[in-house]
Amino acid sequence: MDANGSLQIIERFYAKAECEEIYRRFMLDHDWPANVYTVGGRRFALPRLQTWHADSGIRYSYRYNLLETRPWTPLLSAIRQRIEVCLNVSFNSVLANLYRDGNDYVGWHADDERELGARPFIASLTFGTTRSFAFRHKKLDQKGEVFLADGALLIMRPEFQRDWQHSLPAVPELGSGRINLTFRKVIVP
Ligand SMILES: O=C(O)CCC(=O)C(=O)O
Ligand SMILES: [Fe+2]
Repeated sequence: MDANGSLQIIERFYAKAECEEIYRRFMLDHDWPANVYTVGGRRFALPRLQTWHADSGIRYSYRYNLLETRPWTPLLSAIRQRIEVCLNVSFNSVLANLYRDGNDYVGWHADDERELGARPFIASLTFGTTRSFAFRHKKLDQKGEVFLADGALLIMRPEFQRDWQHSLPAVPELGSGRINLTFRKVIVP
């Protein structure tokens, strides 16, 4: 438990051999798009590769609607089901991130968009290289970090998005990749 109990890690939610196979499938079969986007006529490069998958009918203006909504792949569906059964929750969408090496990162943010409702519960699964997941309080002078290893499931309770921001800092000397899946529930209006 960390961040006042709003974060919890289940290490080895997937065993090592499964992690290797899943990572391999994401690298071979997953259709990762280029990381260059045009917003309002200006081009910019996202410091990671991303895809967004959701049940039909689910719309989400993820940070200014960068991403097209894709259907669930068989692999993503199977992973979703395993997490749902284990945690007794339901998700209708997932954001998949590929950090190609230590130069890829995600900056400070909270996943507190309106579409996630007042109490967003997010489950975040890591495959590949261990990276530091940093968090800082929105108002108080408090910060911390946890290390997310291959197969670890990070549970972010609603209070975490309300009170804290998080980031995945760059580690320039790191040559290996990491995949992260954040399962979410978009509220249908
Ligand atoms: O890669 C991670 O562990 C965090 C990703 C994240 O914060 C996000 O996609 O919103
Ligand atoms: Fe996030």
